Amino acid sequence: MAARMAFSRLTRSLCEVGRSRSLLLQSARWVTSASKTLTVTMDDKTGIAEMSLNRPPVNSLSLEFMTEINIALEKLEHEKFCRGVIITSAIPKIFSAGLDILEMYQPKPERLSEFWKTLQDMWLLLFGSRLTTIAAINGHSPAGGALVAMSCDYRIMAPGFNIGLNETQLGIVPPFWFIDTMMHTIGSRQTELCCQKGLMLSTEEAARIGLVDKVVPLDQIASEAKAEMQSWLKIPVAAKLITKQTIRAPILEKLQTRQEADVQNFCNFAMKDSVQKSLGMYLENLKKKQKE
Ligand SMILES: CCCCC/C=C\C/C=C\C=C\CC(=O)SCCNC(=O)CCNC(=O)[C@H](O)C(C)(C)COP(=O)(O)OP(=O)(O)OC[C@H]1O[C@@H](n2cnc3c(N)ncnc32)[C@H](O)[C@@H]1OP(=O)(O)O
Repeated sequence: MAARMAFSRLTRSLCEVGRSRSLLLQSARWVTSASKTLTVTMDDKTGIAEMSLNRPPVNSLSLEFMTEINIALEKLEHEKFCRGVIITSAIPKIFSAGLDILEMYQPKPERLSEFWKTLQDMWLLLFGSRLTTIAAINGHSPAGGALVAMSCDYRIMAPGFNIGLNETQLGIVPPFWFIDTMMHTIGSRQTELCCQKGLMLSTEEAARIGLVDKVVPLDQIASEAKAEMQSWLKIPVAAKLITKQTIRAPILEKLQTRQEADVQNFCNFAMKDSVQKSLGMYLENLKKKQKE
């Protein structure tokens, strides 16, 4: 329901030009929200915002972290001066490790469903955003991290990292809307290859199949993202947005019409003994890997 409301707000957003300006907006570059884990700045002159993820050690997406991201995304969505957002990471070598596996391992049922709803909302907000969205992928980006990147309009990635939907490697099934997002990005054959095998692709491999649009050295990723954004912002806004909505609406609607069922499916699936066992083993391996 919350996500449905969020979506209808998004589709109305083009008309929302009469809102008052945030009181925080006093200088050219301002901080719209800053916490330990998320910094969002906006350049008043260009209308370009930057959202920087900073949840050590690996920007894994917990319930609280995603809630924070969602609040920030909604805020930007409704800020009439904002035209685009660049999503990046403040953590060296990691864009996002995806969902926080600890949220899914031996969970409290109520929190688990809240966690999943919040993830759905994050995707609906990002994939359905009126803003031009660019992922500046400056580190590894597995699973939920790849979802965040794929939900953007454009992806720039630095060499030396991996990206992909690796769920099957964990013994879990990528949710249908993760798969839909990947199909939207790289087509169904490549998605099938990537998802069935749970492939984590190098930056160059990802670029070859269109999962990433541009490869640039790490030290140029921020400037390149801004330059790319400027070129997107030159396109007439209504034409660009209506085109985006035309292409993305059916994909968004598929989840919107099944949100509750998807939460239920996920919770039933995640609570299975076999899934819990796989997640436990996976977590153990992650920790072991650190000691080696
Ligand atoms: C039929 C109905 C079907 C319905 C749908 C059902 C199910 C779908 C369910 C789920 C979908 C899930 C999507 C996901 O996003 S799952 C998460 C997938 N992510 C990963 O597999 C990434 C795992 N991490 C890594 O590969 C590496 O950590 C990484 C490359 C990101 C970084 O490597 P690095 O060497 O720098 O760091 P590490 O030493 O490995 O890790 C440091 C520290 O962080 C912990 N950690 C890593 N990733 C996660 C994570 N995703 N969640 C929680 N914690 C994580 C790691 O354990 C270390 O912890 P500690 O030892 O320091 O305590």
